[in-house]
Amino acid sequence: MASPPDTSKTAKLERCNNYLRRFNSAKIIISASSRLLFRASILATVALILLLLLLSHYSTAARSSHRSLLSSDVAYGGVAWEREVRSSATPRRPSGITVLVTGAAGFVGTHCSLALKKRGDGVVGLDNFNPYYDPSLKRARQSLLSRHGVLVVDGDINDTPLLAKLLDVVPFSHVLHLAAQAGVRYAMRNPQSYVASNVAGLVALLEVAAKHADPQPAIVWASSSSVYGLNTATPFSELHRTDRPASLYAATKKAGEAIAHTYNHIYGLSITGLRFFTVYGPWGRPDMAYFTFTDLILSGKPITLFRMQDGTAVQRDFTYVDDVVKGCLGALDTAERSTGSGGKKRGPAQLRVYNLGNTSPVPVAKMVGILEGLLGKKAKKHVVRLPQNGDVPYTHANVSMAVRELGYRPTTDLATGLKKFVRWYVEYYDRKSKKPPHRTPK
Ligand SMILES: O=C(O)[C@H]1O[C@H](OP(=O)(O)OP(=O)(O)OC[C@H]2O[C@@H](n3ccc(=O)[nH]c3=O)[C@H](O)[C@@H]2O)[C@H](O)[C@@H](O)[C@@H]1O
Repeated sequence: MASPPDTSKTAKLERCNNYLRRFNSAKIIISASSRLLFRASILATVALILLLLLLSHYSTAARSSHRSLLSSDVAYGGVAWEREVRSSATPRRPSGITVLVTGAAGFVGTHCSLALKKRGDGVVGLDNFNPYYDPSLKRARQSLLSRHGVLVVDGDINDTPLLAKLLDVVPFSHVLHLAAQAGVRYAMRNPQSYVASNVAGLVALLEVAAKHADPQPAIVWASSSSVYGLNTATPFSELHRTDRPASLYAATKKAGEAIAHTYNHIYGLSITGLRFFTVYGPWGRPDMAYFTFTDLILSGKPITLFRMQDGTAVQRDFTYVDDVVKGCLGALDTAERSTGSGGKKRGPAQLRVYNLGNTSPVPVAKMVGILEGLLGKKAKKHVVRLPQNGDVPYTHANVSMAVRELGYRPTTDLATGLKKFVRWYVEYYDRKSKKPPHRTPK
């Protein structure tokens, strides 16, 4: 019988081959996974480098955009500068107040600064002269104020060292805070500018006022009728809800009112918010409809008139600037002192909010009719449906609270106010031989 074949060697060989195969396939897996690992780590490193580059780019951009908002490049300080600031801030009547007016080269800021100075109060202005609309108009307002002894410092409300310096040099009794990014529809094009001025800027100011200033000044600041948003109860009362803003602009003003509450609650700052209703008049804002329409009518160009979908007219409670100024001064005069110092509240402080409107809404088309009469020229009207741009169809102020508590009493109807505006417009642009202002903000 043949002996069975000796398979022990073959078996060993096979075991060895199997082992080698497993070893090789493991090696393949290992080398494949290490290649993968290697590639992944390269990718991760590249991603990290890109991320770092991106972050550094953004932080540089953020720093430079922040810098561009600030006035750090503008020189301030020094004996001569402080003397100028003190002189502008010195009241000329015995019981005069000393007011820091932010946004002093703005429309309402100029009128308020002049009115305060004329009655003998001390006023120092602050303005960043940003290019939202023609800065040469702001410079012209600054010159006007300068002729009346009001210094307007070039600077931004986000520049806290500058704010602190101003409050060190002068123990302001009041701050009239009017610096803001205004305009309802522009908020869709440049939302960040609203956050920078109306939220960050307000916080910067309140921080310095609450923690640095001694004594803490009383704050009066500009909110807006736009906070009523989608509210349908009319006329708009301070007791109505304001939690449905229709534009980012309105939302930042509403945020401002909430922020004011916080600083009043924590630090004892006396704060009064004023809800302005479509303020117009001489030295006005070229981005507003009455101003733009005047410009377009005179140059024979068409104006766009918004109408509601159902054909009803869009209406505004147009309020003449002199009436609003009286409301602002009334708010300053009735403002109680802040109670805190050095960031510590010493007791409850005043917190108020008032409507400053005219109480008689006018259809925008009627406003155009008045302008046509005053300019002696017909408008080329392009009527379109009110776009979804943050506009509200109607505003109407109930001012009974301001009447009662501030002595506010609007007396100027739209025809009278527009007449004064047109007189100023014609004289200003004729005298300066200037081109009419740009039609839309940059
Ligand atoms: O009351 C307020 O709180 C606000 O008033 C104005 O906002 P607005 O009432 O929209 O003023 P304009 O931009 O002058 O518009 C006036 C009216 O004209 C209408 N309009 C505007 C522009 C246009 O091309 N066509 C047009 O029909 C608007 O819909 C609005 O009803 C100011 O621009 C805001 O800064 C301010 O806060």
